[in-house]
Amino acid sequence: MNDKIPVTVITGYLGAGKTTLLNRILTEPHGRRYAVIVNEFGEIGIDNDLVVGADEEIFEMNNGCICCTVRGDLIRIIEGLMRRRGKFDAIVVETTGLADPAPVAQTFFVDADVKDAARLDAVVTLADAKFLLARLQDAPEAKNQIAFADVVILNKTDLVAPDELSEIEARIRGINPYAVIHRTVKAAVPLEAVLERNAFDLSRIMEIEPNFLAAGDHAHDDHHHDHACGPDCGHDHHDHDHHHHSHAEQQERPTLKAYHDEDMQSVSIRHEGDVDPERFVPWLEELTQRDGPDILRCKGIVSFKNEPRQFVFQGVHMILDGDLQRAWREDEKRSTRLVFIGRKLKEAEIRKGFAETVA
Ligand SMILES: Nc1nc2c(ncn2[C@@H]2O[C@H](COP(=O)(O)OP(=O)(O)OP(=O)(O)O)[C@@H](O)[C@H]2O)c(=O)[nH]1
Repeated sequence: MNDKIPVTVITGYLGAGKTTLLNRILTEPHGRRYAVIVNEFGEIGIDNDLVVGADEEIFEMNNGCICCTVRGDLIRIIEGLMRRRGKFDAIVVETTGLADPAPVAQTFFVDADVKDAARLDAVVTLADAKFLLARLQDAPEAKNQIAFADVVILNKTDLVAPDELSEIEARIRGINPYAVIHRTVKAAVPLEAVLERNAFDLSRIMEIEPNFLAAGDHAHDDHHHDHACGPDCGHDHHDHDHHHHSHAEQQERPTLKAYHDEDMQSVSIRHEGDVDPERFVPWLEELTQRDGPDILRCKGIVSFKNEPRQFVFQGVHMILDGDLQRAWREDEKRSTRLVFIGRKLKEAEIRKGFAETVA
């Protein structure tokens, strides 16, 4: 698994700052070599001229945002890159601002050759602090991009007032309680916050449980609906300054409400204990087959009965990918955590279905 090339997908609505972030990646000294794939919307590759860094390889897909076409191109491009393995350490894909991130993400699960060679490391979504709220109203792509994110870069914070920022963050949380949010000007984030995040690494998947730090250690099954999650939930727990800062902010504005997004929901399940793989896997497969069109993303870490290793999965719509990874450590509590993000999620049904897989 670890010899697979990590792929970072950068997404975000038009003008949010994707190219600005990409240029940082290409110019800051990090000792890593990135192959960059730019998915340009439109006929002429304007972005290509803006991207600096002569040593990097830039490919463009000029056929816009039609899902399957993009995916085919992406597969061919990645396969082409794999023939030059050894020349780069990681891949960054910048999608068009109008793209649905699903087909791009799906590429890393669907195509056998791509899957063998590369792994989706994280989806990083740039959000324009000034225009995000308006785009969430009128552009479904913008909402999907937020829902898909492992990391949200809330950029252009210089253009809005601080209390407005808290509201925007709360709106992002209403759509996706799990993403790590960074506030930036000119996409200035430490690059380790976006690159090689290993968003599905087991030590990091704790981040997908938004109330983990807030609520302390749960002694029993914890069923909460994440709309209840406040704007301070699920902040980057690795980034302590930011976290504390946000808490301070929260205290100053105790009336700030969490947003309930009418259109997008999330369901998270935590179970302290094992599940039965013979029941769990068919349940998950059936659920994603049946409700896949509404499930944008799911991920989880699962404790299988009598299995020393952790089962880790992630999925995009109907496509699922999971395997047994490292062994549970002796000092670590075996627990199962699942997250589903999507539209029209049947929460009660999901919880009931899961409960039936408990060993
Ligand atoms: N005020 C302000 N402007 C910014 C910031 N970050 C980027 N910009 C500017 O916003 C514009 C768009 O930034 P890009 O990085 O090109 O955005 P993009 O997401 O790649 O845009 P598309 O390729 O059109 O989707 C540029 O003129 C940037 O210089 C910021 O934090 N504050």
